Amino acid sequence: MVSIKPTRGSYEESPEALKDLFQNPADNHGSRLSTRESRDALIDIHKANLKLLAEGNVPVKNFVLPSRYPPSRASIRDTSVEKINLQDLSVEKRNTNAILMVRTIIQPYIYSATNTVVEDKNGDAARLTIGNLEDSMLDPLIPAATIVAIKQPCWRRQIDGGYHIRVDHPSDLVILQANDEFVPESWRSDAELDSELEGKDWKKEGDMMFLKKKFRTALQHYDRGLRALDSKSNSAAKIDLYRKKCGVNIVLLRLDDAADDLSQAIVTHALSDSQLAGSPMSDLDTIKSWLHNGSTEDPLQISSSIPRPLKELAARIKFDLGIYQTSAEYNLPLISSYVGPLTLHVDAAHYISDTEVRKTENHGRGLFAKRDFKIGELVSAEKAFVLPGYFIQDRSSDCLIYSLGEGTASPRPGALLFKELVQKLRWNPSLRRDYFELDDGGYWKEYGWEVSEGEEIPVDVFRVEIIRQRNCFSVPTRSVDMISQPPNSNPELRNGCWLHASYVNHSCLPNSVRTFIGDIHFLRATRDITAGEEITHQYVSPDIDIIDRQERYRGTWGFECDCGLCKTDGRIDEASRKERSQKFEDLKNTVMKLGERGMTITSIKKIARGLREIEALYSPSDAATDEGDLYRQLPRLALVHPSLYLTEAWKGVNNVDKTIEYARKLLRNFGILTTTDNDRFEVVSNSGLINIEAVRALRYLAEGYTSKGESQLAKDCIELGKLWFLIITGSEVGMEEFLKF
Ligand SMILES: C[S@@+](CC[C@H](N)C(=O)[O-])C[C@H]1O[C@@H](n2cnc3c(N)ncnc32)[C@H](O)[C@@H]1O
Repeated sequence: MVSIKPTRGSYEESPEALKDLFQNPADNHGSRLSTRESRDALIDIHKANLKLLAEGNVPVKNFVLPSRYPPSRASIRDTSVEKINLQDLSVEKRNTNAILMVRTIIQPYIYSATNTVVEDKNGDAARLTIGNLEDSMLDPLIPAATIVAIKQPCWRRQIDGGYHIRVDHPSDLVILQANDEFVPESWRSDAELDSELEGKDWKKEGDMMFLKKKFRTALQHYDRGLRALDSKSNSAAKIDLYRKKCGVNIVLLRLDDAADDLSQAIVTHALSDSQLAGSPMSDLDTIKSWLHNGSTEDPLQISSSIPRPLKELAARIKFDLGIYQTSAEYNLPLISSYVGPLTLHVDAAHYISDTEVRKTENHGRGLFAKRDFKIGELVSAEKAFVLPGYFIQDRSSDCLIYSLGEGTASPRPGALLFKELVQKLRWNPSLRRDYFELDDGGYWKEYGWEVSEGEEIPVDVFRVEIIRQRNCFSVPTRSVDMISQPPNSNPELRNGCWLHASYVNHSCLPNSVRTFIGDIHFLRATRDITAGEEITHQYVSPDIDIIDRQERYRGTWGFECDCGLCKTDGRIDEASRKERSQKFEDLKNTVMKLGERGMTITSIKKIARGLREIEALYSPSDAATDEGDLYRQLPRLALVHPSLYLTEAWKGVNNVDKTIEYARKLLRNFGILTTTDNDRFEVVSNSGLINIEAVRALRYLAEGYTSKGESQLAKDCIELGKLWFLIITGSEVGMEEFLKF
């Protein structure tokens, strides 16, 4: 064994350097190691790193996923698995049929990953790195003297030339109790069973740990308390311990376990009550399926037959697992007033019953309307599967997630969502199927995996991350807050996961808009939708040029859009498209230059001339098909900014007629064609591009029509503005204020 000097900070390896390491196979790939760091050296290095951590001398957290490999699906108790020791491990070659049993010999280092030093039963030592756990120094998952089994172990290289064992899939690590018969005899201990403590003492110990936020330790103590209660113990003590365990499990996002604990508490209660004993309420499976059934209905009247604390826990678990309603009624002002940067989670039910997931012709699966929806109507409402609730101003939670195999890196919103997704999926097998059904870009198929009926779906962290990248949304605390953001302020948005909404495909000409109030996702129709029609929304607003646009869709989601706008843009020859972009850029520069000097009528007219030049480029006819104006009913994206600018410029110099003309042009450039025939302001064609600028245009129009004494037209604009405001912000909150002039 060689001894190497402790490397400062070697536990926080740079992802860039790791990438090089992972991309080039080791020279000694597949071989055993003849020399390794000594036990003393490993402990010294570990202590040096613990010291750095205590001093706060560490970089931003980096969660690193190496190249893809699947989690082991073997059970450590399978007779076919081979128990191996450290001397048997190979370099970067996983023995999928092997498990390594080791014991931690020091307190862990927990930051980007959990690091510790372990020994095997021969006394050989190694560094163990475990990624993707919800671990904390306050309440570590694997304190000193924990015995763990590691599935498919191998040596991985470190940047400083050493080797460690690295676990990426949490299910490849199994924490064992010291009295488990699977544990080598020399490590076994029955300390807990010999304990003199009684149930009530363990409860007290557990309560103490809970107060110190050592939740996992609290759970262990409550468990011990339950084991210490003998059959003669009164049911109140048992119910109390199950209730406490349930509460802690909810805090730890372990909802399946929480439901099991609560079921035990309810059954114990029923069995102790002569009127309930023998009723369905004393059946564990009945209670469990009631807690998991996603409905508020309670035909067995369970809620009204149990003590209040159990009833409250039942409501909490049901909400957290998801409740479904068939009504589209939500108290939006109330929900909106409750939500804030630190209160994202709303107790509301999902409304998804009027939409369904089906196969599309060529966009994989999609979401379809099961009934007609009028413009503005709620199409679906859904609570987040996961939305991390962190305080955006608090930079101490800064972190990144790197997928080295894919070459991607995502900042804090994505990194925190990934971590919480792994935690939720790991602890709740009942929730895995719905998440892993989501689009993973064919990754699952690549390995040819199939989960047989009844088999638990493994939590593959690479798959969790691919699904996150392809399906999750960037969200503000409330969509309405975005309208008051200064331009180009670019505030940090959270990243969240909504399962049903993940089936909505993109269109640049969508028929719905998504909004958020806290952790509720609302989808509203931006035009009338008929039963059977596919629901679409915009993943991001489309770039002006089709080449940029398609590149973005391809890069992030792996598709090319074939909506009406993309098809039309695709028919324009390259030279004309380039001219359009060039003229747009020229006009932008002119606006910037003129803006610096202050706006005059002459400069406004100059910009209006530039706009007309771009307009001319938007009226090509297609000689091949003998079609007239190709963009007749389509948005003209290169004209949006110039027409918005000119609307506001004319308004700034109090030219009412021009303000009205350009506000209508702005709507037209969004693909919204309007008429004032018959003295009514009406939309005659709507491509679905409803946004805050379109509402602003309506406000300018209302103001202009009012000053011209055309009150009916003004009234029509305000009514339409109210509807569009609701669509794009999700509620009426702030509407009056926004439309006031
Ligand atoms: C959030 S998922 C939408 C549901 C997905 N179609 C499915 O089958 O699960 C995003 C993926 O859907 C596909 N997709 C979405 N919009 C599309 C479009 N306009 N054209 C083609 N594929 C699209 C892409 O594969 C994309 O990565």
